[in-house]
Amino acid sequence: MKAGIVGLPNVGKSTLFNCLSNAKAQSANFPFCTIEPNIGVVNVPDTRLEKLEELVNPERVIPATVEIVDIAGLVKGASKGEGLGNQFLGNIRETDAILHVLRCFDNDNVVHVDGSVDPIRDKETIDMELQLKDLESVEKKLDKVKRAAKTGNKEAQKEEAVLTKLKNGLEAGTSVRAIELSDDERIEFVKPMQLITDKPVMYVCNVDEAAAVEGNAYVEKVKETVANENAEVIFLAVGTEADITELETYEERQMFLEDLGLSEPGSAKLIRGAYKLLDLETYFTAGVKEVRAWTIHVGATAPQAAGVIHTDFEKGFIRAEVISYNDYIQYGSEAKVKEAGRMRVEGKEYVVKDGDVMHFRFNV
Ligand SMILES: Nc1ncnc2c1ncn2[C@@H]1O[C@H](COP(=O)(O)OP(=O)(O)OP(=O)(O)O)[C@@H](O)[C@H]1O
Ligand SMILES: [Mg+2]
Repeated sequence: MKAGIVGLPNVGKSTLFNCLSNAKAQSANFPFCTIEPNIGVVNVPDTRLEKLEELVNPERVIPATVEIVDIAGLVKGASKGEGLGNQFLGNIRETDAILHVLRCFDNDNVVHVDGSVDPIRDKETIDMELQLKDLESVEKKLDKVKRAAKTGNKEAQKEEAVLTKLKNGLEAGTSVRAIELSDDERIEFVKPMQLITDKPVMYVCNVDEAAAVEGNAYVEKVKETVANENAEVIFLAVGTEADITELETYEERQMFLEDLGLSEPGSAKLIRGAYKLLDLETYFTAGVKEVRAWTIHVGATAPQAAGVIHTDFEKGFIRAEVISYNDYIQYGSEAKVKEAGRMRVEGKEYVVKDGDVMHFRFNV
């Protein structure tokens, strides 16, 4: 599961990537600095892991991770191949969620490809290219399906109707995620197409240092504009945070953040947002050797969660012993939770809850 960073050239995508990941991407003040995508594995900050660490005192702690991809900037005409557009759009198609970076700072020294700062116009430019790319895929499919529908194939006729709705919506400038369709239509026909504008999106407003805490007028404009998109908007002083990341010690970084008026880096909020956007959640294992966060899809059952550790755990699953995170913290240890009768034994049907502390019983 990975989230891709998209936006116009030179808006701060690679700088953002560098705030998040230890893999250093080249960032510089000219458009199309990035050509090949940069891929980074990013730890998901989670204070629950720190609390469990305090209680269990393990040899090591392993956080959950999420993959972030820094993609080349898109320009107007990308869907027609402008600025290596097709290649870049291909990179975006391979991701599961989109972090859309919008330039929300004034600075005459940083070039804007369209000559002025206007995040709403920029957003529309990017959306339009992504929609045009999807339209191309939909039209191709529609051609095929129409032929099958003519022969009287009922399934093809249903699909034709859905594809026609997609085509009309995209032509009117609506992203696939916002086109009105039933759940069944989405699951059966739309999801398998992996369209770019069907992926969940979060808007990341790149602001300057002065707006790090409160945001600014650009951010407000963005929030207003996307209010009915059911998408999250966050703002982040990307340039400043990249400078903070460069500092050697935790104390230095913390001091810099406090000076700015922040209790944690905005990048932490962003990573947690990306994790949610990907529809992921966490369960824990907590032993003296290792306290660890494991990543599952929302709605995963106990055997599926066990399968994340090892496929044998899933195949030979017998039962799970589960402690709610809050119980673990309240009673302070596994033994005390057991004493209090708060440990549950769950079977194959159990849907894991975010924060569960689990043990699996299995045979191989
Ligand atoms: N909030 C900010 N304030 C001022 N300058 C910034 C800010 N964010 C990024 N920059 C600067 O903008 C320039 C472009 O940044 P970056 O290389 O990250 O852009 P990009 O979106 O990755 O571009 P490309 O699409 O060309 O790869 C860099 O010089 C960076 O330092
Ligand atoms: Mg870049």
